[in-house]
Amino acid sequence: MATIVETSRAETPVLTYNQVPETQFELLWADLATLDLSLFDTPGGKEKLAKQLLQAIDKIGNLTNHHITFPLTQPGFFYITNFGLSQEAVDRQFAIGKELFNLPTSEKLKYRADLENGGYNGYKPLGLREVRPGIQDNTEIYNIPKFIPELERSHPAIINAHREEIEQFARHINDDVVGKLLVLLAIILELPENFFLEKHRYDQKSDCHLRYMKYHKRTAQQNETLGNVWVKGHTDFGSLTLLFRQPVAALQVRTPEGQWRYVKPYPGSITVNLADSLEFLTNGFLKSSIHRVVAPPQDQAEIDRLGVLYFVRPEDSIVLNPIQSPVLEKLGYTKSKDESAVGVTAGEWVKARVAKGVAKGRVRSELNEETIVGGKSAKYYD
Ligand SMILES: O=C(O)CCC(=O)C(=O)O
Ligand SMILES: [Fe+2]
Repeated sequence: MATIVETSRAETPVLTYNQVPETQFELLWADLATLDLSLFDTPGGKEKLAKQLLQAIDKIGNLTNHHITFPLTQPGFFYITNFGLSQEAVDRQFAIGKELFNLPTSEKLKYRADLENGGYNGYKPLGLREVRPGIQDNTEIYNIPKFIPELERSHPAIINAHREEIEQFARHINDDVVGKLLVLLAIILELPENFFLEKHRYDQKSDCHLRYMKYHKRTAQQNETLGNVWVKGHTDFGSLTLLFRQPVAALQVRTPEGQWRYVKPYPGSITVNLADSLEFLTNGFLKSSIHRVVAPPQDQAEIDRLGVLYFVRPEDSIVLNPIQSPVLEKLGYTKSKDESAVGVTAGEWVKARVAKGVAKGRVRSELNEETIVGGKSAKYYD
C-alpha cells in the first residue's frame, strides 16, 4: 500500500499511502458527536464547543452545568474535524508507520522499549503478551516521545529521515489540537482556560507520545478461540487519546449500558477519548472511556490494520489528586471518593500500568481487575 515516490528535489523519498476501503457490512455503530474545531477561534466558538463536548459526554444531561445528569450517559468518545492537518499529511504518517513495520525484526529490536520497567517509548514486538493460553497478542507498536532533550532516543533510519515532518506533526497535535481540547475541558469545569494546559506543557517531561501501531490479521480459527476479541476492554492511562481515521472496523466503545458499539471511520476526523488521569483529577466526574479491539468484519479480515495515534498524558510530576472546580463543588464531587489515589503522580501511574501489562505469567483473557499502584486498580472488560 505504501509506495515510495522519488522526487527530483528531495533527498528523502516522499511517502504516499492509500487507505483501505471501508467495510460493506452494516455494523452497530456508536452514536458519537462531532466537534468542528474551526469554530474555536470564532466569537463565542469556544463556549459553543464546550457545550457540545459536555453533550458528547453526557447526552441526556441538561445543558446547563447546574443540571447535569450523572452518571455520564455517553461513552466518553467523540470525533473532531477541521483540526488543521491535511489528509495527505495524515496519510504520510501512515506510510511512515508502514515502512517502519516492514523493517526486519532484528532491526526493529534494536529500538525495543524497556516495557518490563514501565518504559514504552520505542518498539514493542509482536506477540509479547499471552492473550489466551497459547495465543500471543497480534500488535506491533512504535512509540515516539515528545521531541525534548530529556526524552531524546535513537530511532530507525526511516524515522530519522522524516524526523522534521514527524516532529511538526506531533507539535501541531499538541499545540493546536490537544491545546484546544484542554481549554474546552477547563471551560466545562468553570476553571481558568489555561488550567489543564499548565499541567500539559510540551517542554516538561511527560508520557505523551505519537504511536504507529499494526494489528496483524488472525486466522478464522484464532478469532474463534478468542471470541473475536483482540484487545480486551480497557481504559487508557493518560488524559486524552487521539486516533486518526482508521477504515478497518475493529475499535468498539462500551456504552454506559454495557453494550459494545463500533467506531465508524468518519471522513476527515480524529476519534478522541477521555482517559484515566482526567477521571482521577475530576474525582470521577469525567469518565475514562472503556473500549476494546475486535476482529474486523469478513471483508476486512485479510488486512493488517495500521493505526496512527497520539496519547496525551499530564506532566510526570502532576499528582493525580482531585482538583477544585466550581462545577465539581456544585455537583458534590469535592470529597475524594478514592483516597487510595492520593499521592500517585501521572508518571508513576503510566509506568506501573505499562509494567503490569507485560508482567510474566499473566494471561489477559483471565484478567478482570488488577492493582496498579498506590492501592488503585485497573479494570478489564469482556
Ligand atoms: O487501535 C485502536 O483502534 C485502539 C487502540 C487502543 O485502544 C490502545 O492502544 O489503547
Ligand atoms: Fe486504548
